[in-house]
Amino acid sequence: MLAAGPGNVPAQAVVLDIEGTTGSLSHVRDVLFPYARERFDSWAAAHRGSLPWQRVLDAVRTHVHTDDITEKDALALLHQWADADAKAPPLKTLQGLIWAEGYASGALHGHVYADVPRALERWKARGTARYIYSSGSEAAQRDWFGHTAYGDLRGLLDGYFDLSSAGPKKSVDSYRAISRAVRAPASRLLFVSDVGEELDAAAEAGWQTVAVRRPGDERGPVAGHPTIASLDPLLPDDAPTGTVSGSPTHADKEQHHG
Ligand SMILES: CSCCC(=O)C(=O)COP(=O)(O)O
Ligand SMILES: [Mg+2]
Repeated sequence: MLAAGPGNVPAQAVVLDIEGTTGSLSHVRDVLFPYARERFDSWAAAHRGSLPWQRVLDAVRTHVHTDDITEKDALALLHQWADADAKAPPLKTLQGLIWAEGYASGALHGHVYADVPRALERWKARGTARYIYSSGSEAAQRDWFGHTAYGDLRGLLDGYFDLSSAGPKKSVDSYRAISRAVRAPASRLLFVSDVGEELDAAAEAGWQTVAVRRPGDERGPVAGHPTIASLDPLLPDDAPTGTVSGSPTHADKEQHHG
């Protein structure tokens, strides 16, 4: 069972955040975000007239509730949202498209902590379903887990939720939507995240919650939720800890980044 859930109710499914939870906060903020932002203009120029760029433009217009937006305006908005770390779906779509090229060229990898593959493997072996819920687009999530130092981890995951499929992460309704989508009662779902407001929303929806503070993450404690520094305390009772699945190549040196 998952040992750290409130009341130790066995969870039917675990839903994991990415940034600050399964992967390093600094890798997302200092590597991934700048990689995309530096390429917004050149990517848009190279893909002008393409379907993916048209989809980004349509998403910007929908997001700001007006069709009266030029491509230049749209790019300016995307830059503003990136500067503010706004969890805006059009920004997340564009970032995902740019990152995809970085993963394909080998310039990027998805950072996951060593405890993540072993937890996913254990949960899978014990029949606990495993999902990701991140503000990053579903495509970006797949690319992240498909290109880790532990190999392609997508086979260990049952599904992905993002802002488009579930809604904003601080909204109670988003957790209700995920509960319906995975066909599990809220009380049998465990959400693991580094952001208190996300955990509060999940708890209000009736979920079990666990907060994460990775070593080196200097943000204060998350009030109101049991807090762990790795996923190991959530492993089933019979799971040995200390074994690493696969051989890390370049990610472990970043393991202690916040
Ligand atoms: C590879 S997903 C990139 C994460 C991201 O874009 C983001 O905004 C972080 O959101 P999270 O919900 O994972 O904390
Ligand atoms: Mg996070």
